[in-house]
Amino acid sequence: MCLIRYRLRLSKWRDSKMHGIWVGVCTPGNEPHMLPILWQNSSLTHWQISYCILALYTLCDLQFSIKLLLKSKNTDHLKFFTKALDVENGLTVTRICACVSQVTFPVRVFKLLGVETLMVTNAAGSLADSYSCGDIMIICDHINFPGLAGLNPLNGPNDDKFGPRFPPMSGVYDKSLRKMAFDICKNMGVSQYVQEGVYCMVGGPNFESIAEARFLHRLGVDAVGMSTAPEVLVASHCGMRVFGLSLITNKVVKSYEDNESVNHEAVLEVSKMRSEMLQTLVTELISRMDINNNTA
Ligand SMILES: O=P(O)(O)O[C@@H]1C[C@H](O)[C@@H](CO)O1
Ligand code: HPA
Repeated sequence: MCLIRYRLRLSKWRDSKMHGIWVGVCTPGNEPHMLPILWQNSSLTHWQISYCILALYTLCDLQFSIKLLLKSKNTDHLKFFTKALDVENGLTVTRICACVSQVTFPVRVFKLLGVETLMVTNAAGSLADSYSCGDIMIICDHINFPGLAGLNPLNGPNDDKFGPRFPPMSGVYDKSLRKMAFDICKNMGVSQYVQEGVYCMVGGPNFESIAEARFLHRLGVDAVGMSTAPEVLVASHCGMRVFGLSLITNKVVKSYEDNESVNHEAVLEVSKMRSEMLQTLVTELISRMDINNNTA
């Protein structure tokens, strides 16, 4: 049954002129896996990648095991990718053992395959008072907290083939893609749910304490999560164009009077609730991009 769903989904993405997809998959035990599904239309030279990070795996409505997938789709590209990942980390990238060089490794593989645009999605908690649960925040900038503290995927010898030793981090989130996303949301009639703001990555896996939440709020953070910045950093370092969005799955508790507390189940629930909307937005965004020139 999973297999059928998977095939249906693939044809849906293919119709939308998408030529590569990288999804986060949760096995029934809820063990997260990052899994690439790739295919290429021979008439096109560029790959497009969507990268759905753990909590937003429902973007693609996929819940099946890696084994099942590998059996079902045996293209050369898929083999190449799984092999590449095997070497690096045995196919799985889990929150528990994730280190920044592991989670960003696939971004470099994408680059070597000719991928020019990276789209990242994540689930995040809001600090901005005007945001609501279920909002979509188009990311205009980020604060990479682990990076500021030295946990940076670019640590170690620099390979100049990918990018410079000291890369700039201004203007990383592509303006034209951001504008396009806003236009699409307007056409979809969902502008009221769309925000633009600053994402902050923290190390996790715990959610923030109230004091930490207040601290981040004062720094100008609109939404906080546990991913995205390292992948974006590596993509930007090697000259890829980046688009990112956060689904606001919860409001971060900032008051000692507040008895609410966040939990992962609630995060997944909101992700599910918004999966259709996100699918439409991402699909439309990809189909509007000029794939051959990779321009918006
Ligand atoms: O992987 P992302 O950043 O999308 O997911 C967030 C961070 C944690 O993995 C999880 C917490 O509920 O959601
Ligand atoms: N904090 C950190 N990461 C998150 C949150 C949060 O509130 N919600 C979803 N991912």
